[in-house]
Amino acid sequence: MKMIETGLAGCFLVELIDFEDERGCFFESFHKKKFVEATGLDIDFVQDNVSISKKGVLRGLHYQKGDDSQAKLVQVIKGKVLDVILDLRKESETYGEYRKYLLSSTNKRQIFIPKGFAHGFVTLSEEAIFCYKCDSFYNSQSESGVRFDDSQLNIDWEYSHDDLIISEKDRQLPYLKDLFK
Ligand SMILES: Cc1cn([C@H]2C[C@H](O)[C@@H](COP(=O)(O)OP(=O)(O)O[C@H]3O[C@@H](C)C(=O)[C@@H](O)[C@H]3O)O2)c(=O)[nH]c1=O
Repeated sequence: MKMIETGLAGCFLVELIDFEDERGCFFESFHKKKFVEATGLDIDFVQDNVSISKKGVLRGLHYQKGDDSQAKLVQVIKGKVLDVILDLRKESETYGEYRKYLLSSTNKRQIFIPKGFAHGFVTLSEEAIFCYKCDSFYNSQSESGVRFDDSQLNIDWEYSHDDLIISEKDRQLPYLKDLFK
C-alpha cells in the first residue's frame, strides 16, 4: 500500500498491491492494520456503500454536517470515474481548493477523504460500480453539499453540463459562497 499526498492535508491517494495471475487478480481493498500504519490515523469505518451509475451520471458534491461528518475511503471496482474532492475545512490553508483524480477498476486507486471535505464523481465509462467506506453513519438530516456547476470552482467534469445526469437534490445544492451563511 502506497500513500500519495494530494496537497490537501490529511487527504491521500492510496495505491494498492495487485496480485495478477492467469485467473485474474487479487487485492486487499482494506486492511486496518496496514492502513493505520501507513496513515497514522486510527480510523474506524462503520458503513460500506455501493453505487452503480450509468455513463454521464454525476453524484455530488456531498458531505454530512457537524457530528455526522464522514471520512471516506472511496474506490471504483468496475468502470472509470472522475472523482472530485473539495476542502471545506474552514481553518484549512487549502479551504475551497479541489483536486480531481481518475479512479478505475484498472488503476484500483483509492482516495482517503478526511472529514470536512465534499466529494463527488462523474462516470466516464458505460457503467461504474463505486464502493466506499464511511466512519460515520448516513443521516439524511445532516446531508449537504456544493453545486457541481459552481462558477467559483469552475470544475471541468469532462461533459457539457446539459449531457450530465444529476438528481434534482443535487441540482438544488448551494453554491460555495452561500454555504456557511
Ligand atoms: C448516501 C446514502 C443514501 N441512502 C439513500 C438515500 C436515497 O434514498 C438513496 C440515494 O441517495 P443519494 O442520492 O444521496 O446517493 P448518492 O448521490 O450516491 O450519495 C453519495 O454520493 C457520493 C458522491 C458520496 O460522497 C456519498 O457520501 C453519498 O453522498 O439512498 C442511504 O440509505 N444511505 C446512504 O448512506
